[in-house]
Amino acid sequence: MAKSDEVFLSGRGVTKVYGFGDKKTVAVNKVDFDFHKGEIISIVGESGSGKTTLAKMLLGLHSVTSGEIYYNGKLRDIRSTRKKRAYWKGIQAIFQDPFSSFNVFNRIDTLLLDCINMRGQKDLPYDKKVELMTEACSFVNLKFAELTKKYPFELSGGQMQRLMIARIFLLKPQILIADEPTSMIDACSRATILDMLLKLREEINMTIIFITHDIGLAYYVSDSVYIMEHGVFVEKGTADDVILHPKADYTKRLINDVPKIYEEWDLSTV
Ligand SMILES: Nc1ncnc2c1ncn2[C@@H]1O[C@H](COP(=O)(O)OP(=O)(O)OP(=O)(O)O)[C@@H](O)[C@H]1O
Repeated sequence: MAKSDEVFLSGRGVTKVYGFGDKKTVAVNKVDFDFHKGEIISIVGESGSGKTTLAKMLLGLHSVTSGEIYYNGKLRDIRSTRKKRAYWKGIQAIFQDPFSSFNVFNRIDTLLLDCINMRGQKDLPYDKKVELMTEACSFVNLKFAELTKKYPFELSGGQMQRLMIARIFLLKPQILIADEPTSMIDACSRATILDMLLKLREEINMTIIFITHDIGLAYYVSDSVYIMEHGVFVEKGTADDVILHPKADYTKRLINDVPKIYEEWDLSTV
């Protein structure tokens, strides 16, 4: 399965302003986007360009100052807690630091059981729940039986991020926002995590929105790329168009800043 023509999440004039007067920051400035079902989109930009702010608005964790977000063909409405909960059944996230997203005093099995309950399967017999948790863990090459009584702090960063993917496997959201999910782990675990996310997209035809400063990574994983600078999209298109034939100066600079292994590095300018 892959990208379809069906637009699943879109935005028109989406803007976020923090603060007032002298302290005002326009973090995201009138952006338009169309994300399709099953598509992998990367939002690429340097630190402070507004990527995380946009991700938080998409997740409904930050309010939108102006503009509209459409979900599944309708204007998104998350004004009540009930509506917000229903929205979160369809959209989930994994973040840079997997340890920051969870109560570290909850055991691993509690963390996974919560996902089964959120899926509306609270009344399943416990052995059936164990079967589901075991399947989710083996999807990410973890052994549920060895993890079940452990706490998050007893896991490595890479294992914890894999567990986050097991969570997504259980929740089966239609959209996943992955905000720099591999930036805190080593290169080898990074490739494994990326491949698991790609496998998950195949499995459940999920839309994945990747937030990253790494344009090389964006090229590796994405169907579409949106380049963000100072809160606006300076360029967007297919990964091939944007990265092989960049038009905006900012995109060209991001590409040129990627160190090439066969070139001598000029450290005098660093
Ligand atoms: N809660 C906040 N209150 C005020 N300003 C904020 C807040 N969060 C972000 N900003 C500002 O909004 C701008 C965009 O920040 P944002 O975190 O969205 O960028 P980013 O591209 O995700 O950066 P990074 O890659 O470093 O996470 C920055 O100028 C930042 O200082």
